Amino acid sequence: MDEALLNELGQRLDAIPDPAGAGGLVANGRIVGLTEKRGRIDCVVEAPAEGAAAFSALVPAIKAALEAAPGVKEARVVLTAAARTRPPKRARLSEAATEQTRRAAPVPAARPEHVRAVLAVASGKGGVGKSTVAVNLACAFARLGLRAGLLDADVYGPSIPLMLGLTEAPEHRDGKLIPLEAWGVKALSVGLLVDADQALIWRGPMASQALTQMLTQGAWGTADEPLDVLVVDLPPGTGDVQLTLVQKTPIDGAVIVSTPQEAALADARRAHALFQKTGTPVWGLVENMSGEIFGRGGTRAEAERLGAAFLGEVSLDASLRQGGDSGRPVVADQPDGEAAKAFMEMAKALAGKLR
Ligand SMILES: Nc1ncnc2c1ncn2[C@@H]1O[C@H](COP(=O)(O)OP(=O)(O)OP(=O)(O)O)[C@@H](O)[C@H]1O
Repeated sequence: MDEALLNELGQRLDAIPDPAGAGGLVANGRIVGLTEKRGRIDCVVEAPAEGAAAFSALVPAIKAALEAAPGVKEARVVLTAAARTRPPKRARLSEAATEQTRRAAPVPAARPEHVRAVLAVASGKGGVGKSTVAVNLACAFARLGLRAGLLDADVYGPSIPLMLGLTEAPEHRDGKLIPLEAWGVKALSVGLLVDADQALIWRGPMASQALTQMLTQGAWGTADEPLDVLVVDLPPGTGDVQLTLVQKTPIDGAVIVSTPQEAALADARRAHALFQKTGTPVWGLVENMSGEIFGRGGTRAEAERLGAAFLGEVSLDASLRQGGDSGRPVVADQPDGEAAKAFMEMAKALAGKLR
């Protein structure tokens, strides 16, 4: 965003008194996201857990203040709730803040409304193709005739918008975020709410709040037409962020993605241990990028060792990368290919677990 506009918006926001304490919204660290695209502003406000109602009432005033700035056509204000223990203001992303959040007893998030089952896709290691698997599984569920959704919780590198070819920010209507739709799948991503460069500010304690908001405020289904399955693309890794997300999300089952190399398998074991620790059923392991370069079969053997189901393997195949980069998931775009067939088999096996 242009610096003059940023200053202008900052001043306007800071002129609004913080309902939960002395000072303005900016000075008190309540504004956690602010982006501009073609005259449209997206503003993310974080309310303390105890004072959410007062902040809710403030949303129209914040919107009006932003829309009164020169050059602004429209402003959207998204409210998120802070964790019960609020990290110190100036050290939000510090280790101290992370530690404090970790120690605070996790508050299980309410189940998302009108969603029958939540399926998390996880990986211990980054770059193993977790998002590719999440996107294609969601498309495969849709092809099976299920109402499927996809929630991109990978706050470190939200890639779902690129992989589904989505660019528009979701609309915010009647306090709900309206998921976008692509390839028969309803989708929401942190990447659609904040600019790529700014996604970094969601790290750590804030990651779980962004996820909670998309889960609970997303208009995923209706009483008449509930979503059958919501696939959640978790951030890679097995650290505090992932632990908090898993504890705070009502996950019905998890799928762990690994490549056949030992380093990735060791991380897959850690991911499995994390789910065991939180009592989350692991519905199976998936081997991605199988083939001559990385080998084949390591994940199946690991699944056997762990006593978990093995769901199938997807070969290292350029069409998957091309499909991902161009927003055309192979399951929808190249349904007769080997990779699409593998994902369809996995989705069929998983569909049996859905309530
Ligand atoms: N089987 C495959 N064959 C070829 N390329 C693949 C395959 N699976 C994934 N890729 C490509 O590898 C890259 C990483 O995949 P992806 O983003 O799905 O991984 P990730 O585990 O979600 O990564 P991150 O850790 O960044 O979240 C992408 O460019 C993707 O298109």
